[in-house]
Order: sequence, then C-alpha cells, then structure tokens
Amino acid sequence: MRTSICLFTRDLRVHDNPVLQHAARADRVIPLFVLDEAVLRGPFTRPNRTAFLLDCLRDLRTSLGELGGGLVVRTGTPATEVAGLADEVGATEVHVAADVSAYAQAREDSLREALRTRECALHVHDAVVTAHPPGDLVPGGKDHFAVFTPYFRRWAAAPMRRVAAMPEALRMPRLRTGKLPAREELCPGELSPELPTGGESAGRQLARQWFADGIAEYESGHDDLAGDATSRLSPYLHFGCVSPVELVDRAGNSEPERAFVRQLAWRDFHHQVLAARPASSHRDYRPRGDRWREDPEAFRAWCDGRTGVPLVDAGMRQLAAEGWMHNRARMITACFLAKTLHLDWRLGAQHFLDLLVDGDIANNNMNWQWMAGTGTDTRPNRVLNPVRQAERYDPTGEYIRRYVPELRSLPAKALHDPRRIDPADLDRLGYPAPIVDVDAANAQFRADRGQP
Ligand SMILES: Cc1cc2nc3c(=O)[nH]c(=O)nc-3n(C[C@H](O)[C@H](O)[C@H](O)COP(=O)(O)OP(=O)(O)OC[C@H]3O[C@@H](n4cnc5c(N)ncnc54)[C@H](O)[C@@H]3O)c2cc1C
Repeated sequence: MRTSICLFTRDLRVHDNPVLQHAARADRVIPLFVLDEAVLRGPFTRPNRTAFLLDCLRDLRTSLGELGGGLVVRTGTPATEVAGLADEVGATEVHVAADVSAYAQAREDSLREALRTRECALHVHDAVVTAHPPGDLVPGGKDHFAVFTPYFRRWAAAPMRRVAAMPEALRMPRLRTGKLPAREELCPGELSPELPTGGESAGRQLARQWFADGIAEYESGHDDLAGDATSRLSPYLHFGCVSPVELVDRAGNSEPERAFVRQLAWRDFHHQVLAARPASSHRDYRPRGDRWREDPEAFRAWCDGRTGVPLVDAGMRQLAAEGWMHNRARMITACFLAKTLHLDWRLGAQHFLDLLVDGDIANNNMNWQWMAGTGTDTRPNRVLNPVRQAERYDPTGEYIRRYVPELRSLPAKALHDPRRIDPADLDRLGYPAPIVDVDAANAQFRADRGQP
C-alpha cells in the first residue's frame, strides 16, 4: 500500500494544487502543515500574517475534511516532523511545493537529507507558488532575467502548465490531527483593525467578484489611490489560497485582463530574481555606494505616518489600519524613505514586513530595492515627488482625507502640497510640519548618485 505525505507550505488550497493532486494518487494520503518553530521565532512572524495564516489553515482543514481527509498540524522543525510522521504511517513519498527564499531552499535540503535513509522519496513540484517556475525562463548564458520587459516577453510566450484537477476524494488513515493554536499563542501583539479574512474560500470568492465586476476598470483605475480599484488578491496569492496559474488561465484577452496578468508576471519576475540571488533579500542587488543616514526620529515619523507630507502619511496609516497598502502608495512611501529621507531601504522593508498581510520576501524586498534604486530598475535614480504624485493619483484628496482625518477640512491643493498649509492651521489640526525639505532632499539624492 502506497502512503504519501502532502506537506503544505504556502500553497494553502485544494484547487489547482499539483502537490495535493500528486500526493492524492497514493492509496492513502496525509495532508500535513508544520508550524515551523524557526519561522515562528524569527523576524518574519508577525500578528497580521499569523492571524491570516490561521484562517487559511482552518479553512483548509474544512475543505480537506469535505474531501474525506483532514489536516494534520504539528509544531516543530519540518524535516523532523515529516520524518517522524513518515515512520509512524510508513509513508514512501512526500510531496511539497518548490519555493524560492534561502530559508525555503534550506528547508527542502534538510527534508531531502532526513528522507534519504528512509526509502521515502521527496517530490518537489514546480509552478505552485508562481505561474512559471523560477529558472525555467532564462536569457542565454545567465541564471535569471535582470530586466522585466524581456522577461515578460518570454513569460507571456511560454506554455503554462494545465490547471490541476482537485482530487475527488482523499483516503487518510486514522491519525491525531492536532489542534490549531490560538493566534496569541503563536504571536502576541496587536492586529491591524481592518485585516481581511484569510483562506481559500475567501480568496476564491474575492477572485470570482474581481473577474465578474472589478477587472474591467483595472487598466484605467489601478493607480487611482482613492478608487481602490485593484484586486486585493495579494495576501491570498502570498499564502497560496488562490493559484497564480488559475488566475492567468481565467483571464481573457481584453486590455484590462492583459494588464492584470502583466502584474502577476511581476510577481514571478521578483521570485526568479530572489531564487537566483537569495542574498538580495538583504544585500543590495546592484550596490550604488549609498551612504544611508541614521535618523531614528525621521524613521519613527515615517512609520507613524507623521512626516508632515500628507500623501506619505496616508499610505503609512493605511498600512497600519489594514495591513495592506495600495501599490502606488507603497511606491511613494518607499521612495520617500530611501530617496528623500536617505534612510536605508532595509529599515523600510522590515517595517512593511512587520505589518503587511501579503508581506513576502521576494515581492517586498525586491520592490524595495527597485524603489531605492539598488535593484532591477533600469532608471535607478528616478525620484517620485510626493506633491506631483498626489496631484496626479489623488486629485481630489479623497485618499488623503480617508487616512489622515485631521486634514479632512482642507482643500485638495493644501493636501497635495503641505507648504500651502498655514502653520497656524497645522497647530490647530494637530498635524506636523514637513520633517524634510522634499525638493532639496531629492536634489541631494540625485547629486549623491552623480546625477545633475
Ligand atoms: C515597496 C513595495 C513593497 C511591496 N511589498 C509587497 C509584498 O510584500 N507582497 C506583495 O505581494 N506585493 C508587494 N508589493 C507589490 C504590490 O504593491 C502588491 O502586490 C499590490 O499592491 C497588491 O495589491 P493587489 O493584490 O490589489 O494588486 P493587483 O494590482 O490587483 O495585482 C495583482 C497581483 O499581481 C501581483 N503584483 C502586482 N504588482 C506587483 C509588483 N510590483 N511586484 C510583484 N507583484 C505584483 C500581486 O501578487 C498582486 O496581488 C510591493 C510593492 C512595493 C512598491
């Protein structure tokens, strides 16, 4: 009798999951999730993502139960837990998704090592976390694409794997499944008040709504900060509650659908950079000789949304309230930290990871490097001016008013450019004056980078 273990990592779904599909071909399958103690103790575990993860696991347990199985939950080191379970049930195969971070690659190595002496095969499945496997699309003689546009051309032309069928039924031996801990046990601390509900059911519902009545406005509206016209699927993609392959498969050929698919390709792009250069999660991908300032007060003001630059503060407060921020606001706030305040991008990236429910080493840290001009941007010294960005992407000031309520009574012109706000009004409203002269600081950044 063939017994397999389906080790879930960040592929927390029963639909289009090649890991589950293959594991379920055995006579008996044990779906397993290991609460990894090293991750739980590390800097990546934060209340917002832990709460979302637990929603995902509850939902997955229900879905697997409906298929006749269940979800076994263990706490410990994945390799030790998997090997122990393999011994307990006599498993001869373990299935897991390939992933890109240095940590995920080390986890795969230790799994392989633990199973080597046990006559238990490890099957690592590609195109589960991303639509195209990192490393599949490479330019001649190189191990990854460093520029998005040629990557996207290859990505769009390459055949994608078929959507995997969900198993009709699971046959699972009787086993102690283990209790799911409460969120506070895993990660105490405050949650963002407007956190979305995690799980495949919520993710699929959101995707259905998005394709039915959201996507049509995507191309024209994705940068409109107040319009909030993006899919908000990022946390569900991060935890694998929805499948990138299924989203691409479902999208048609209209302009907005193509624009959406292009964004999904950005996700794959950053994953293939990180897979090839795991150290770029913390080391400059392209060092530029920057000498970042140390200024804890300015950093605190940025984190708290009290820089005195309304659009930057609106973005940072959206992050605190929702554990999510609009992409345009992520770009503006990140650029402001690195190129206006001249603070190290790693500080900003860690603060984002502390709060983002979609916080993801590949997408977060590679986008931070892009914005700091140490990454894959072909125009690394470009600077986003928050006044012009506000005029363009929040013309009525609605986004700023939503997240910086003390400025609600001010006209759009003043919200866009805080130099137009009377200092007496700032005092009355309890809002700080700008902590930096934006134009002078941006000019200094360009000069430091050797740009006229
Ligand atoms: C400084 C900075 C940090 C970021 N940190 C993260 C992060 O930790 N996790 C994360 O998922 N995204 C991150 N992004 C990318 C992007 O901002 C979010 O993916 C997007 O805002 C999520 O909202 P959405 O699902 O509504 O996106 P949509 O516009 O609906 O896009 C659909 C999907 O495409 C992918 N996508 C879109 N834009 C990007 C991009 N620039 N890079 C990679 N993938 C993209 C996401 O998976 C997203 O869910 C970051 C961007 C910046 C500038």
